[in-house]
Amino acid sequence: MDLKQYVTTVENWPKEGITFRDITTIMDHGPAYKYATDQIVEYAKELGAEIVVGPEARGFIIGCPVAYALEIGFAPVRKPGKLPREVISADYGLEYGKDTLTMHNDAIKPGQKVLICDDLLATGGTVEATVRLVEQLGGQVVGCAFLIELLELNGRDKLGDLNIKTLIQY
Ligand SMILES: O=P(O)(O)OC[C@H]1O[C@H](OP(=O)(O)OP(=O)(O)O)[C@H](O)[C@@H]1O
Ligand SMILES: Nc1ncnc2[nH]cnc12
Repeated sequence: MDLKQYVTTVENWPKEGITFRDITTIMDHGPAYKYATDQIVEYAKELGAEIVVGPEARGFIIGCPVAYALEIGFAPVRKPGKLPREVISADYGLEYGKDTLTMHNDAIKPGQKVLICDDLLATGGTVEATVRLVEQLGGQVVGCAFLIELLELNGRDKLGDLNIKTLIQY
């Protein structure tokens, strides 16, 4: 399936100069959403992932169906003030701003094999902060899966030799 045809491009959103790649038109098309999920499920199986981690909000949309299909858990990474128990935090920068991510401090077991899922790899700031959170808890990031990669932002450069899979490139 040519997934790219289901991505909608929105110019100058959320700020002037940003070309926004909207995945909601993958999600609202059942076969496209299933196809994208199935690709990541196969990748997760090859890596032996034991838990999926996804940053809010779009990482939930990609990661939760993968975890469900594999019958493994999903651990959310959220913006500050959203998780009810004790958290660890990581600061990061992104294409159009700066923020902090948090995770419950017992979300990952030491040595657990983690697959990180998100909709899009841009500068890599979000996933790099997510990797730091997982590793601080003793997890082993076995792979990172995204629907979309924005090649000109060189997000992979922030991720060293981590295993990365992207389904669509711009
Ligand atoms: O590779 P990066 O430069 O870090 O950019 C990618 C991140 O940016 C977007 O999320 P955003 O921070 O806009 O949050 P949202 O999903 O809650 O809107 C996107 O869903 C990724 O998580
Ligand atoms: N250009 C972009 N389109 C969609 N989501 C993004 N997150 C960061 N940059 C983005």
